[in-house]
Parts: sequence; structure tokens; C-alpha cells
Amino acid sequence: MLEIKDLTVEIGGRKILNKVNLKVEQGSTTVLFGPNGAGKSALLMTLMGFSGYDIVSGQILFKGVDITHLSVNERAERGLGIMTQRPPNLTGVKLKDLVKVISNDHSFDTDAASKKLDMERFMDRDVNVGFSGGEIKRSELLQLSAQNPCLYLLDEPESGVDLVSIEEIGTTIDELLSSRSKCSVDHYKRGNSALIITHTGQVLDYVEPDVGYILCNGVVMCRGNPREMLKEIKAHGYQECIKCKQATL
Ligand SMILES: Nc1ncnc2c1ncn2[C@@H]1O[C@H](COP(=O)(O)OP(=O)(O)OP(=O)(O)O)[C@@H](O)[C@H]1O
Repeated sequence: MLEIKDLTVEIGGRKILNKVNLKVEQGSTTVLFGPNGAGKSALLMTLMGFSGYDIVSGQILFKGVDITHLSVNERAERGLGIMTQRPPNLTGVKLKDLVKVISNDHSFDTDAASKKLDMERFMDRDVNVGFSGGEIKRSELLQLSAQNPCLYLLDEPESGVDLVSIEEIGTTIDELLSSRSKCSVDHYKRGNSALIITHTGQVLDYVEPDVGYILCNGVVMCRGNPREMLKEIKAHGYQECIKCKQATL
């Protein structure tokens, strides 16, 4: 589904990602761990094609096609969707209008989706303007439901969300990953795939992860069982990254 090969990225001339190699298999959920400033968000932003993330070398393959130099629009059309940590305020753009443009699909039931995410009263408001942290997450999820991408890039979906809402957000993500898919192939357990950044691992109470990666200082340190990685990080922090790299790479 997604293959990142030797990807090196700079922001303003500073190297942020260094020869990153990472794979997300079709229908699988991959988790990206790493300390603050490791480059996790930069990786997701680069994958989506946002400007300012200068690809110095390497390749991004999506469904077997080289998308390294495609625009954000082209990537979205091919099935990449993102929930960023800090989406911009879209003053003058109502949420209902944005969802309509994104869905571009008459079969998407906006009323049902907005009701499910408790976003009905936000549909006539400007996107993200004055939204709380949790409301922004729900709005982003509504937009992702409308887009129905093949690969969900989720940057800390639980951050800023209270303990009750995390259940709603977690189960919605799980449903989206398991739902109707443009990418489904019968023999896979589900069609949609995800690359999720999480610090706390709370989202993993609702979404079953398949593979984990740890990124430190822009370098992939190890790949392994995500639940074991999380346990190790909680017990010993990220110092173990170095040992892990020595052991596995
Ligand atoms: N627009 C930018 N201009 C300059 N530096 C940037 C920019 N965006 C990110 N960086 C830098 O790139 C590095 C990686 O940032 P990134 O946000 O990807 O880290 P992260 O692993 O997602 O961290 P966190 O867990 O705190 O969210 C940081 O040192 C950050 O300051």
C-alpha cells in the first residue's frame, strides 16, 4: 500500500528525516512512536505532500506508484487522507460546504455522519474557528469519513480529547478502517490502512495495531510488535531506541 524508501527530508535547510524506510501493508494499521521533535509529524506532512517539507532524496510509493512529487490534491485523489495535529482555521468556509466538496459522492450521508460524531451544530460554522481540541478532532474525522481514503494518516488522534470522547473517536477510527473501501481486496482482513502517531497509545484500546516503528532524531530505530514497543517505552522511555537499533538493523 505505502512504501517509503530512503526518504531524507529538510525543512528550511535542516535535515529532519534521514533515510527513512517504512512500509504500510494493505489493510494493516502501523503505529509510529517517537519522542517530541523526532520528525513524526514531518513524515506524515511529507507523505501528504505539504509544502515546506523538501525531499532531498528517496521515494514514496503508494499502491505501487511513485507519488514523491505529486501535489496534495493528486495524493488525496489517489486515496491518502490526513488528520493533522493543528489543522488551520478556514474562516469563511462552512463545515457543511467543505464536507460536501470532500465527499464528491452522493452516497455519503452527511446528516448521519455528522449526527454520529455529534457535529450537527457545527455544520454551519466556519471550519475550526473557535472549535475546541476535541471538536477539531471530530471535525477532522467527519472530513475523513467524507473522503473515505485508502490510507489514513492520523497524527495523535487522542491529543486534546477527554476520556469520554476518546472512546467515540477511537471507535469511529476503527469503524472507518473497517468500513467500505475503494481499496478492498477480498483476502485482506480489511481494505483501509492506517499510519497512526500516538504518544499515549490510548487509540490502541480501540484500533488493533499490526506493526510499530520507533523514530528518533529523524531516523527509524526499530520495527516490531507495537504493543510490546509501547510497554517498553512506558517502562524505560526512548533510551531503548539505540539498543533496539543495534539489535535489529
Ligand atoms: N515549519 C517548520 N519550520 C522549522 N522547523 C520545523 C517545522 N516543522 C517542524 N520543524 C522541526 O522539525 C522537527 C520535527 O518536528 P515534528 O513536528 O515532526 O516532530 P514530532 O516527532 O511530530 O514531535 P511531537 O511528538 O512533539 O509532535 C522539530 O525539531 C521541529 O521544530
